[in-house]
Amino acid sequence: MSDIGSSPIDTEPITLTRFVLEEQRKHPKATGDFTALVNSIQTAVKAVSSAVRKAGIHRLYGISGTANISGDEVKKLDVLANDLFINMLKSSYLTCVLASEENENAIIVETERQGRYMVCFDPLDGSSNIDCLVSIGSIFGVYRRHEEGDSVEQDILKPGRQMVAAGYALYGSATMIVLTTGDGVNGFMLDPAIGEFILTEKDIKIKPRGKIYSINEGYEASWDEATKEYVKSKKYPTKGSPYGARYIGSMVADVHRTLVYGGIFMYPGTKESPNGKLRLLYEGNPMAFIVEQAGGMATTGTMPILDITPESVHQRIPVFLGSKEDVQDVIDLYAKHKK
Ligand SMILES: O=P(O)(O)OC[C@H]1O[C@](O)(COP(=O)(O)O)[C@@H](O)[C@@H]1O
Ligand SMILES: [Mg+2]
Ligand SMILES: [Mg+2]
Repeated sequence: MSDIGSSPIDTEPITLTRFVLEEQRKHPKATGDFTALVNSIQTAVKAVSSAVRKAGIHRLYGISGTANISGDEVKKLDVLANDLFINMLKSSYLTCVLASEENENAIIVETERQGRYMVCFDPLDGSSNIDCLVSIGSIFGVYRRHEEGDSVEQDILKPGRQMVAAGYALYGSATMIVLTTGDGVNGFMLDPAIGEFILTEKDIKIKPRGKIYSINEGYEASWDEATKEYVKSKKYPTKGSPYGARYIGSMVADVHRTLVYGGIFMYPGTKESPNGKLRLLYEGNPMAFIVEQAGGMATTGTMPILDITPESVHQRIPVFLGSKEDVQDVIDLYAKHKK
């Protein structure tokens, strides 16, 4: 006998747009601008997702490098993702300053298209994983421009604590947007059949302690003493069993796993690069906001990432983030080694 009609189909899926709209309606002064801004980010993510899915398939037909088989120019995926983000954000008429990993200077939106939001983004994160078909992502942090600094460009150099929203898109076995607007963290999975992001992970909370550490161990020889001691304590614990090790090399994928399974993700400073590799504005800050909102912690080892006042658009910072107790262990070791 057919079951049609009796299955518990959710006839009222909560789309990302509806979710943000309903959140915004709680604020009496909301104008609808923020909802529209999230919509333009969603569109950029959908377009990048579609390009990412095609990128692997294109290799089947020998389309690679800068020209395809017809001789047409093919944009590199990170360049394409950057163009898509810039285009969608500018044409929303809601942004005034943009900072992208791919642009040397902050981008000032033309006066006639300016709005009051500022967005920092990494259009394609984990780009070294593109060619081997491993998960990659996009990261974004949103600020509202209140006062005017010395220059519009300088206004984007705000501590992460002032962000009004942050999120990432993960192009994994499915495409998912994880978003915070400062009131918890929620995950929305893209249903390709209808082209909508649907709320699937409500109020994501990170475990207080995990069982996984994540770091590029190839650089161990140049780590500082605190990081060396921390990783050693997880591999060779004096009691209990060792932590598992996982490292994908795409920050979005490594952070997403940390959010879902718990544990710690680390990119410390090294002797050669005392501030590590990751960028404050569009990698460290948005991820720190999300992790804190999920009940975790994000530190440089000596201070919360969100409290840093940025000095430049592409500033780097050491990153330790994840389960509260795991991150606290790192902070304690930094304090011990400083003495
Ligand atoms: O290869 P490494 O040194 O471990 O670096 C990995 C890190 O570099 C990054 O790929 C940098 O991001 P981009 O791909 O946006 O440059 C992070 O996603 C990742 O955490
Ligand atoms: Mg990146
Ligand atoms: Mg990038």
